[in-house]
Amino acid sequence: MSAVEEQLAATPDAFEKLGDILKNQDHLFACSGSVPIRNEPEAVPDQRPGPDEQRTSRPVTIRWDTATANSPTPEQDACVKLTLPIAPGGNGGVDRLRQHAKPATFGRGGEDVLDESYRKALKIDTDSFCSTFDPYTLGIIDTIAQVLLPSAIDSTTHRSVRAELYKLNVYSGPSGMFKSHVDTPRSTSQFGSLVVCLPLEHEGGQLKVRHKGKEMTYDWSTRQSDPNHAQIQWAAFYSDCEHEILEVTKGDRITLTYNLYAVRGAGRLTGMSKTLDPTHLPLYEAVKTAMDSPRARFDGKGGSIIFWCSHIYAYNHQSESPLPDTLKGVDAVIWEIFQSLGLQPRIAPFVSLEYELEGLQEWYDEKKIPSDGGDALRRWAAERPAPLLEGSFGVYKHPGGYLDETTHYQELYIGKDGWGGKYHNESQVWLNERPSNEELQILFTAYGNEAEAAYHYSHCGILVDVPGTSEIEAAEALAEEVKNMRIELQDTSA
Ligand SMILES: O=C(O)CCC(=O)C(=O)O
Ligand SMILES: [Fe+2]
Repeated sequence: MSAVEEQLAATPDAFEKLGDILKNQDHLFACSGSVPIRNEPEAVPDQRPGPDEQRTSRPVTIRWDTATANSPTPEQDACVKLTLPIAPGGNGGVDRLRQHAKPATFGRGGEDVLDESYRKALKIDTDSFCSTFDPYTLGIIDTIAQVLLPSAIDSTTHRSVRAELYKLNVYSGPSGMFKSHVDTPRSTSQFGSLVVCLPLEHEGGQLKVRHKGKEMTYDWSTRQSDPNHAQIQWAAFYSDCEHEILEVTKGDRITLTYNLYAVRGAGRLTGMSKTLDPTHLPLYEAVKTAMDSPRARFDGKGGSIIFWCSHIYAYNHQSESPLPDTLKGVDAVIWEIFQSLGLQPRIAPFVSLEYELEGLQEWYDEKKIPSDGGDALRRWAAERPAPLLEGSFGVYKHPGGYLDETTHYQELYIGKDGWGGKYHNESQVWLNERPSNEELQILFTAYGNEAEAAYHYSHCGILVDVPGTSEIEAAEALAEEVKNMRIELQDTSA
């Protein structure tokens, strides 16, 4: 058989094997990459940068504390630094780093143990060192999020990666190593680990990562003579992967390790951000002033305040995560401010019945039924309130069957077997114009001369209820009653 024939004969098997791997999804457990070191400032790209432009890194400087509790060193020596790659001729910094690092322990049976036959390495904790290396600015964290996150935890909400620096490790020749182990997860949102190997000459020390019978080997050994020696290399893998570091036979292998957490990220933080202070948003004062005495707007009768969302959301899409998490721009700002003012905003789709009401009114007029007579629907149509129906997200499809004109509204829109909406025919203040963008909301069969598919569209709005004076008085009376009950209970228990 010729080489080509041999290859062709092997192809069906290779495809089958690939098919199996894809079917079992057991290939997705690790990813890796490298970042070259540059000494000059990065050139400004003349084109617009792509989402993940090729990045290079400045040499990495590590600074660490040398003072210990027992022997405080003189102040001028309290902190030492080492820059990698090492400039030609200088390597004293690595010796000093080793002197100040401590033997690395590992978890066994719920305890931290020191056992050099299992792990021979040195480490520095994060409270004693810092470095100029940042996996975020180099695009490493975004890459990990793109490749490893989709299978992790709740991928509808936890779409970002937070990398928390864990240790600096030094594995030195001739026998530094770490036998096969699985990292201890620090919380339920931890989904993996990131190992970053800094540019320093060494031999051996391959990282092997295993998952369901598959194995990847990351060989980051470098020699000063290698053209690629000056690069940062990294690998990330899922928490359930077993991994080990083979013996470093020569030189020092210095790594930074990170714990990787799946977290809510950009675009999914509305109402959730712990760092945003809504009271310092530029819109805050204006909203607060407007909301200070909204009851006056409704003559004490109560009503609602609606802000129409100004961005387009796929709010009725089945697999999208629900609003308000994904509100953005001014919509997010309004939501945050309403919340911080204690106004308990809601977000919902609103169907407008203006058109139906008009038709209904004409129909009654034709039949010469006076506006204060007839059925409830007639009176409602005649009053022409702001006819908005508030419902819940998700396209509602009426199962079919005859809907006559007069029961139509109750059954289809507010009936419990219908969309389950709620009328908003009390007073309303709209904070902005209703936008033109709409989403399909209700599908039903309308009967005119013949049956036809009919539908209603909706607009998405943020709503705040303003209770009427009587409701407030009732609520206050109830609160008073509850308070008295408590006092009585205390009295009887005393
Ligand atoms: O430094 C490394 O290459 C990884 C070390 C490791 O596996 C660990 O710290 O758990
Ligand atoms: Fe590990």
